Amino acid sequence: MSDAMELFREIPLRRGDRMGVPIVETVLPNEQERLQILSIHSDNMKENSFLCAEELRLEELASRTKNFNRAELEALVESAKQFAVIRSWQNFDSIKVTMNDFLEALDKVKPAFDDAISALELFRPNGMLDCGERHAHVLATVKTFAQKFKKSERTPLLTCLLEGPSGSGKTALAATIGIDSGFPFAKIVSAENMIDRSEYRKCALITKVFDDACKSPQSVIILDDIERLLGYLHIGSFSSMVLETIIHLLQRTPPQGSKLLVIGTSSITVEDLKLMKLLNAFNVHLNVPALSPTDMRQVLEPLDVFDSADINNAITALNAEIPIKRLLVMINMAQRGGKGAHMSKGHQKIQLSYFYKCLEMTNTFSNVS
Ligand SMILES: Nc1ncnc2c1ncn2[C@@H]1O[C@H](COP(=O)(O)OP(=O)(O)OP(=O)(O)O)[C@@H](O)[C@H]1O
Repeated sequence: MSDAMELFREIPLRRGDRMGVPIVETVLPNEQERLQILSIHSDNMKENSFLCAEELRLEELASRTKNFNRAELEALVESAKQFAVIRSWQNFDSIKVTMNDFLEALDKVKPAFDDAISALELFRPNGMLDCGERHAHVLATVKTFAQKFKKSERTPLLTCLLEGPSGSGKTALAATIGIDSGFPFAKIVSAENMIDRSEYRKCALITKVFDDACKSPQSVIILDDIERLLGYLHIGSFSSMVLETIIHLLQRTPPQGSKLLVIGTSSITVEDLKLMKLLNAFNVHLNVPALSPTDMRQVLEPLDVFDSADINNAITALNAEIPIKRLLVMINMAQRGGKGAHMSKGHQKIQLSYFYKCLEMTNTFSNVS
């Protein structure tokens, strides 16, 4: 007789911690490895006569479990067993796990890695527009570092600071690098998670993220808006306890078998970052600039929100340098007003006169126009 209680053993998923992003502790197996793991489990089930062997399509399951780690594959198997038990509740003698039980389990068990990626996706809600050569250079440089770092056997820690004016797109770039890195542990440390926390508590929370990351072979941590983590108002007015903690963590070598990529973002000036000894705490720093007129064109042309005859005037009317965030806000505002109430891409264009009005209202009008 099948032991129903044995089948019903639960394997809890390791789900989110205080920072709201899940912890993933192992390297993600590839499709072949997933097939092997699932085969081992199905063999065990066959031995115990729990499996409806003819029906199970292991290759299909291996291909549909991208981003599942080993523990999550086990959780999937356990969940399929639970579905089989529930289905057979009137006759526990003949419990058989079928492909259908696995398909139901796939709806229930989700890989934590997907949650981690979704958490990063929230920081680039509009996707990534081409912001010109200088942004592309920053992205390509850090991505190359990350890929080399991933392969290197000698470097356990790489830290990179993206500095530049507020709204220039630093967090969106950092999130993109985190997503594309493919590191199974990815987490953003941001001030939003720390509102009303004491200095001591902030330090403990930040340290915990680094400690958790060290349990994974490959991790990426984004320290977002460092000035907000520090409560920075100006040089001389910030939490030195949080600063010391961050500097210490940026220099703490992860344990053997663990690799950590840290990407910081900050709008503090390079001079102040130097004075705070924060600039040198990172291995590299790159500037994420506001958009130049050439960059603005790069953004505006594909968006197709202006008549081509108006684009030059629109760019001339903008300040010589404008962060991507501000440009997007201006476009959004102008799209909602003017003669035609709402417009969608490719249909009605922004009225230049209304665009000027928006710039005036928000003090974004170029001094030279
Ligand atoms: N390449 C891009 N394509 C589309 N939208 C972008 C791009 N870069 C940034 N944005 C958007 O601009 C806004 C500001 O970006 P982000 O938060 O990354 O800037 P930031 O430099 O980190 O700002 P802050 O210094 O204020 O934290 C966000 O809404 C973001 O989605």
